[in-house]
Amino acid sequence: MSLNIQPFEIEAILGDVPINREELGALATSLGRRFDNVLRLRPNVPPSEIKMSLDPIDWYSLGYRNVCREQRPSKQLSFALGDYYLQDAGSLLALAAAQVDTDKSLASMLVCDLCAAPGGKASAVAEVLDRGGFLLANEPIRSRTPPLLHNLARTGSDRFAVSSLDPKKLAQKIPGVFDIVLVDAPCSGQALVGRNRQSEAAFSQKQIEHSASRQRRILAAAKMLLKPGGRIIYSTCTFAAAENEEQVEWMINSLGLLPSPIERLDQYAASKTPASYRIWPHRHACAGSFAASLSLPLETSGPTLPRLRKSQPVKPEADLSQWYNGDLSNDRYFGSGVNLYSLPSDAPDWVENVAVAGAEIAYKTGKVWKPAHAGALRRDSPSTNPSLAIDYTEVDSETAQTYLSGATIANSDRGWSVVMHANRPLGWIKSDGRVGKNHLPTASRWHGQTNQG
Ligand SMILES: C[S@@+](CC[C@H](N)C(=O)[O-])C[C@H]1O[C@@H](n2cnc3c(N)ncnc32)[C@H](O)[C@@H]1O
Repeated sequence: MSLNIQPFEIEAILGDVPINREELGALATSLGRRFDNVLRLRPNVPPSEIKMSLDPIDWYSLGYRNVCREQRPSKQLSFALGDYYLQDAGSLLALAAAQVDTDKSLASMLVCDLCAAPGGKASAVAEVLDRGGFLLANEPIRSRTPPLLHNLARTGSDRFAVSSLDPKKLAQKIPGVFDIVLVDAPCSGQALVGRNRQSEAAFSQKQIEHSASRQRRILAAAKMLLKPGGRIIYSTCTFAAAENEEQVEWMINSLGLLPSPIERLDQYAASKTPASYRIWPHRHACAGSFAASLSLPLETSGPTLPRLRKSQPVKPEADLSQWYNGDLSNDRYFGSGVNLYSLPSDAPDWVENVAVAGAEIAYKTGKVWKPAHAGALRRDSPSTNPSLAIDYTEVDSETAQTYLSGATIANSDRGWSVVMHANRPLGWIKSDGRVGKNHLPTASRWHGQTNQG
């Protein structure tokens, strides 16, 4: 794709970010390139189990490039089985700044992804959370929550909920509660022009200023959501200094946040501001991104969580024990009457006050309750195999592919069971003793997956 962005226009938006003439030319040329997505492996999946030629990504230990172009990562069975997620290598920079792959203590933290859809970063966090940990994935644009829920369900976790609020409203409801707030901000998206996801207008001053002022509103709310000592991870997929380094300066000078540098990212340091990092398309073969890590001083006193009206415990209308094992009475439930979501018993008290959705366990069509797809994929912890459903049907790879296409499969059992391949869950079938009717949602079928982030 050829673009009409000239090196001098890029130089103007970079302000005093140091870059020489030669590099400017290389950057301008690479803006029109579409870089392949890379694999972000599920934490317990060794790269040797993935049948592709993989090269590690330097800045994120779970990131790998597929180096053989004949092998399409989105068409592999292991992708459908949830062994990896596909995203631009640049978006792994924010995950590296949050230390999602290396900081074991993150498993028990409270994390908010304030601008979460479609869930490229939120799903990485959900995959590492364990007892005591919880993720609130907020996406104010309600129509963007279905792909977010789809990608969170793929993780097999129930340690998340989705809210859909303006960041300021969310911060007024639950101030001072999070250890980490991810702000992967809406931006002018200059790095996405080569992917046809933004027009060249992304480089206009008007667009940059509009994005920058919205980002400051979101960042002010993000600060309110933090516990003292908690961290904001700010990221964008744009090059303009006004949306990157200048926002870091503003967070330090106007919000009183402290730079919280990440040593392993030293080689990507953006030289103008501390604890700020850049990945460039012409140097790092990806769309490009910016990430920064800042913390709220420990001695900060701000608004704290108000007394919340205790929500009435929801008693599931559906008899969950017909599909699921275990003592489900310990779980918490919430829902809309048509969708039933479950929460682990140790989820924070405020969740039901802000959430619109979560890990779906059952849903109603007409008057009939059915087990939800997310329930089929549920794992006790990120590193265990599924254990929630009562019945499983292990199938060979050919049958797994038939199932993924949305077709029925032969099955001599009766009732609901989860189709598995290589001990990993794919989704539900309902069998009549001869044929298993396919209950895989359209978005999870071989051709309809929503995995960009
Ligand atoms: C760069 S995308 C986030 C990508 C996501 N974090 C991921 O990794 O897949 C920015 C998101 O912010 C949302 N957004 C738009 N306006 C917002 C606002 N005022 N506050 C918070 N989020 C907003 C957009 O709808 C979009 O989904």
